[in-house]
Amino acid sequence: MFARVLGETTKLGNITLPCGVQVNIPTLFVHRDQEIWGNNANEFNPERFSEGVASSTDGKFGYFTFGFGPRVCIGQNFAMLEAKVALAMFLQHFTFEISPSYVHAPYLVVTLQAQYGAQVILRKVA
Ligand code: HEM
Repeated sequence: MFARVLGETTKLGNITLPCGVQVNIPTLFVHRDQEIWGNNANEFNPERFSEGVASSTDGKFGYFTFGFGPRVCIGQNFAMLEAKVALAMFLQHFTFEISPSYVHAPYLVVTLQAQYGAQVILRKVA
């Protein structure tokens, strides 16, 4: 959820919002919006990004995990690089599969989390 306080009276679609109003942008809902992502918006489907974000949203603006505009995350490139290096190192040494005990129960506490944890079975690559 992003929060912004309007510095001036602002027109948002058909609505005119006065200066000083706080606008909250619910990332979770935008990232699950079927008008942007299609009927399978709620499915975990990393393949949707295989041709880049723009083609998965039909060019609509609907993906901002690191924010956007002048206050976009300054650690974005670092975080992406770090995640890729960590994942590559991990996959060099382990295979993994989701445990049968895993219960899919995402819930939101600042970030989206697995309510009962994400149990994974690791196997060392020989
Ligand atoms: C997966 C990792 C990360 C995610 C998802 C993330 C997400 C975000 C988001 C959404 C914002 C914008 C908040 C807003 O507009 O209200 C933000 C801002 C920021 N992030 Fe990150 N971030 C990540 C990693 C990092 C790292 C590694 C650093 C520093 C090394 C960092 C430093 C910052 C800073 C300083 C801001 C404030 C920028 C400003 O207000 O001008 N972030 N981040």
